[in-house]
Amino acid sequence: MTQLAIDVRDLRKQFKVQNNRTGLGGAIRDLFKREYREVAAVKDITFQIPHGEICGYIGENGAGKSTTIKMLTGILVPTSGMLRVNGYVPHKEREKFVKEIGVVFGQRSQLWWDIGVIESFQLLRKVYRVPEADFRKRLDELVERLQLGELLNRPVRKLSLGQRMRCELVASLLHNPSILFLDEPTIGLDIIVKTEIREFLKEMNREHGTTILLTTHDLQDIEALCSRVIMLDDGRIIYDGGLEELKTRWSKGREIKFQFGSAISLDRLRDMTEGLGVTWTMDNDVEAGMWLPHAVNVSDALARVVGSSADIRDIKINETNTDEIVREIYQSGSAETKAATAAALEAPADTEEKESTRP
Ligand SMILES: Nc1ncnc2c1ncn2[C@@H]1O[C@H](COP(=O)(O)OP(=O)(O)OP(=O)(O)O)[C@@H](O)[C@H]1O
Repeated sequence: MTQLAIDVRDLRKQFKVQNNRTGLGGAIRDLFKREYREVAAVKDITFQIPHGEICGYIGENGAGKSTTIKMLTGILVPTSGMLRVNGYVPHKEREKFVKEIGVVFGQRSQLWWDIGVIESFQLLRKVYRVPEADFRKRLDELVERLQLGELLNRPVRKLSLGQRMRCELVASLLHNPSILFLDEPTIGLDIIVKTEIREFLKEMNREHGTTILLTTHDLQDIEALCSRVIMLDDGRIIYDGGLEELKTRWSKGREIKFQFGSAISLDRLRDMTEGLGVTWTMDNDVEAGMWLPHAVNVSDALARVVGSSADIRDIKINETNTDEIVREIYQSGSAETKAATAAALEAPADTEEKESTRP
């Protein structure tokens, strides 16, 4: 086994796209002389993924995620740079290479629409040249694990999306690949199927050491599965590191929501916490929010309010959530720049509570 599951250096992909001239005259001129321009979808990216890791690959629409996955799986040829997956150059050594990877594109099927699921699996067995005994053993395990028994004889077109996605996963794993590429595997699924798929992937990783590279717009997938996340923006990597580290660096604080038994004034709340460096906002005369930068200890702040004579009915602590953090990073276009200025600014970010009126 090679040292790295995925090794990418200065990888670039440019597409040649046609410039369409406007109007009828333009369309006629386009017929005779076409004009093209180059669009860079992936711009000299570098990252390495060791065996056994589950890595999230995220970015807004058009950031270049699918283009990267297509290069990593040998579907697209890179414009420049170096690329090795399990030691292979994907687009050059396709036949040997595809036996070691599994791929699921959430928006596309690798199963044949009109034939029974089991027949699709049999065809894939032949494509990957899996010995019949190995195939049977593997299939039995996967079918039992994902409870596909009664679906096997149905044509794919008659399956629900959730049922089809479970079949897609089995199809991608029949040949026992060591690396799995998943492009939006939970798109359009309900929370029950999403959870089932996440649990299954975690198990595959734990028990078989399967390396997983996953693109998704659902950050719950990342939270549930990935210790590492690579964030892409306009073809460039803007963050590569731990999910926890990303949250700590970017979450600028917490908010504590208080509900009081009787009306309380903003001035009184400010007096209670004087000198602590917290900010108060009133939602109405019995509900208030206290914003705490990271530097302020939660228990110190709570003690001030609890120790006062105020009649507290309820307390709720809100952390900045990952969706908000990631959205802010996308908007700023860089995890680095913002991280450097975040501590200095200590400006509160939105939290899970949308009704908050924090400044
Ligand atoms: N075959 C192609 N020809 C020309 N441009 C392309 C082609 N494929 C992708 N692009 C462009 O490359 C950029 C990156 O596209 P890509 O599909 O990799 O993004 P993505 O991050 O996967 O987005 P999404 O989340 O919407 O799937 C986009 O601007 C897209 O229009």
